[in-house]
Amino acid sequence: MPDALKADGIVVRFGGVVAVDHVSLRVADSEILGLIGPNGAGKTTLFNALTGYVPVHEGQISFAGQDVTKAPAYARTRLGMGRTFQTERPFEELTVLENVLIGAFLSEPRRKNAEDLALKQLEIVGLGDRAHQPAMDLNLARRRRLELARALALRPKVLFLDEIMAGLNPPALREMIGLVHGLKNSGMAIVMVEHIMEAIIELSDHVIVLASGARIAEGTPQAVTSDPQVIEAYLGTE
Ligand SMILES: Nc1ncnc2c1ncn2[C@@H]1O[C@H](COP(=O)(O)OP(=O)(O)OP(=O)(O)O)[C@@H](O)[C@H]1O
Repeated sequence: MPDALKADGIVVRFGGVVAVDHVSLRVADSEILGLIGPNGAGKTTLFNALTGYVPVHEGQISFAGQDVTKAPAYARTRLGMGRTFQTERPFEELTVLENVLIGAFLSEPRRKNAEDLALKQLEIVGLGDRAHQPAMDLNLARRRRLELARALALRPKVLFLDEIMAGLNPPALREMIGLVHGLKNSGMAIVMVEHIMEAIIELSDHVIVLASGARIAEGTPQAVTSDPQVIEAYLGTE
């Protein structure tokens, strides 16, 4: 199966700081790639580089066989790269449905079709019965699911999840893990930045470990979590 997303030799610098240092990765359909690493390792920067939110200084990114290295974020979104953001701040004055409609209109310009698409995504994430509530009434776990529904309304081929499990209590975490698992089974390629190891271990087919911008390990979740270099990278920062 061809890679849905392929990045080679990605370098991102902020002044003198090399935030991402020659990192390469691949993810195919129905596959989850986990990105882990201690604070400041470069995960968010790599994520932003892949999705077009920060420019890359070196390297190449291709999506479904097309070079998108220089494409702006909105163009990547239109091509099928959907992402969540770390913020749990939806448009609070809007309803839950209206929040998802913002994404849905990008793939379905007609209001009726966009609304059907948005409602379908809300059903998928378990917020169907809250469609007409103000988004500000949602608790953290539901805000996370709303964020996921917004990204899904773009009908992504590759879905980028930015710490979507952070701060969830155990039942909400189990639910979110189940949801992401379902998306993978439906054929989506997923790239996931996550600190919650339970989620990484259960969901990832492949894990890349970053430290100081560079890839220090990669492999199955079991292999990387028992790698002494990885253990040291984590313990060394605490
Ligand atoms: N906009 C920026 N300007 C300058 N330096 C930045 C910027 N964004 C990130 N950095 C630096 O780049 C490095 C990587 O940061 P990044 O946020 O990507 O790490 P991270 O692995 O996502 O960390 P965390 O787990 O804490 O979110 C850090 O040294 C950080 O200080």
